[in-house]
Amino acid sequence: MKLLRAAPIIRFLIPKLHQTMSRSLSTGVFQNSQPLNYRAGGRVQPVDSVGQEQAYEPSTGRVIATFACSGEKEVNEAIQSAKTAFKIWRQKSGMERSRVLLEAARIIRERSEELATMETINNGKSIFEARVDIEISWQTLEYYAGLAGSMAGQHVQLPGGSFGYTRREPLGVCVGIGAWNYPFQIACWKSGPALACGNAMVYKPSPFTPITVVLLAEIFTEAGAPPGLFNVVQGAAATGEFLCKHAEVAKISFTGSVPTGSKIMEMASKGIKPVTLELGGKSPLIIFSDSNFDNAVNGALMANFLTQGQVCCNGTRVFVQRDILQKFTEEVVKKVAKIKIGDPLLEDTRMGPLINRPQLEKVLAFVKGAKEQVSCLAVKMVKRNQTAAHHEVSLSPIGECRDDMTCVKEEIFGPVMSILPFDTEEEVLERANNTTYGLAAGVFSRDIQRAHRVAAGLQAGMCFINNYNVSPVELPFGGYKKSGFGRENGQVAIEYYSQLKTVCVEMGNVESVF
Ligand SMILES: NC(=O)C1=CN([C@@H]2O[C@H](COP(=O)(O)OP(=O)(O)OC[C@H]3O[C@@H](n4cnc5c(N)ncnc54)[C@H](O)[C@@H]3O)[C@@H](O)[C@H]2O)C=CC1
Ligand SMILES: C[N+](C)(C)CCCC(=O)O
Repeated sequence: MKLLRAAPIIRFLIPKLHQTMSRSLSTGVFQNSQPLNYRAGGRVQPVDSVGQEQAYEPSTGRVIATFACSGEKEVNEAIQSAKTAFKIWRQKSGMERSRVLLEAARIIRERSEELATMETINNGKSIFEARVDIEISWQTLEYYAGLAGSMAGQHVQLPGGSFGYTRREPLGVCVGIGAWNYPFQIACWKSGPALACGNAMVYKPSPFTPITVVLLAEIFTEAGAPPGLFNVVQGAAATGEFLCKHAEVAKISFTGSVPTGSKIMEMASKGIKPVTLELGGKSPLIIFSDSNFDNAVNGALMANFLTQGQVCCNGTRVFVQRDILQKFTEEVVKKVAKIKIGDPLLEDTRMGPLINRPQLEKVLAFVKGAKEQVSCLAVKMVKRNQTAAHHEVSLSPIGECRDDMTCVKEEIFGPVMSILPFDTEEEVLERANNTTYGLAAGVFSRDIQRAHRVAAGLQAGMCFINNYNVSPVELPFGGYKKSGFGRENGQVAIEYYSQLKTVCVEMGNVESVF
């Protein structure tokens, strides 16, 4: 009786607790004290390890978590845990799975401030952006909850009353390996369709951002997922390789760099496992002089400076038609100078620090190289917190680049925009496609025929017309060429997390040819 009375009070208190917690967290305070592995419905310490990693708060350079990298035994434990849950989950109807995903989406929405705060602390992106990421995350779970109930096969009539039908079945234990730039969102982009299709998942986040994915695991459990449905192992390349080589893994979905993607494909090929690869890019953004000028400038900023420029689909090669080049560059420079850089947890900050010192050094080396090759406009160099020296960010639109420059050819993964003049549509299309990547592309023009013609000619999986870097979950996302294959988001993602079984039914007698 007492318990029954207490229940509603506890439910009322939990969201309040989350709110208080998120408000009390400011930069320089959070310290992780809990295990970061998750299996069989709870946080656990790994049973073995291959070394140790530390995760930082980029804006202070403080270590916020020290954790063991999961070894082969722990990876196997997580996979066995997923297998146990898979046996239960695969039997559920689409509507039953849908309810769990909807409840998880509701909890994320309810705890969004706490989740966004943690994402900002561990990744360095502004709280403003982290809130958007969390919104996209729960929308992803809602979207796949909506599709779960209508996954169905076909019924086909055959001669003599016989017939066949197809069943869309889950694959089994799927592995997700994520990058550090969108830790929570990437985990939802992978787990949403995977779980909706009836699979279980073992997820490994980047060792730079181990924190929020475990909160997602707890949320799935709270939402009613069977223990083991979504597991987390922590670590770097060695842990990732144990996952990719495990015989009982049915599929690998990866987000990260091209060299690692290539290794993952190689490992998967040994076990004939399907892979989804969401890799890097050097995407073109083409701005014709007839475009709405303000929209084009804003589009170029959206294409380059979200998450401090650490975004795979960024439009970093900005081709501008020559007659508006000067005006465009001046306006970009003016707007960039106004971007508020600072403590990412402050409300008005729009850019925080880069993920870590090596990333910063890599970006600065590109900028230095570019300066040697061209007279460029390094607009804003900000040094914050000199002691930690971890989190300096430099914003550098580089004016009048050439296609053969290193900063124009290679993925920088930082806040660096290269501006390239062009004259004709034919010329710019050829130059835009002259890259081994093909993740995204954009075109700004008021001429609708030209905009669609150019979009059709661009060799990229995701093309934007008169906008850039919006990511509605309803639209498929993924690359051409070395940017990978397979698609995340949209209805089509279902095909990458399920397999088709054909059942052929005989209604007559067997006519043997023997
Ligand atoms: N396209 C994108 O979305 C991303 C691109 N990058 C680019 O890659 C560069 C390096 O960043 P990293 O985080 O080191 O990227 P990465 O591609 O090496 O790592 C991505 C994920 O793969 C895991 N991993 C690494 N080696 C593995 C292996 N052999 N087997 C299985 N899993 C493995 C990592 O632990 C991480 O979880 C960045 O500077 C950036 O230029 C980084 C992150 C995301
Ligand atoms: C959300 N969006 C479109 C800005 C980026 C997502 C892709 C990625 O970098 O992982």
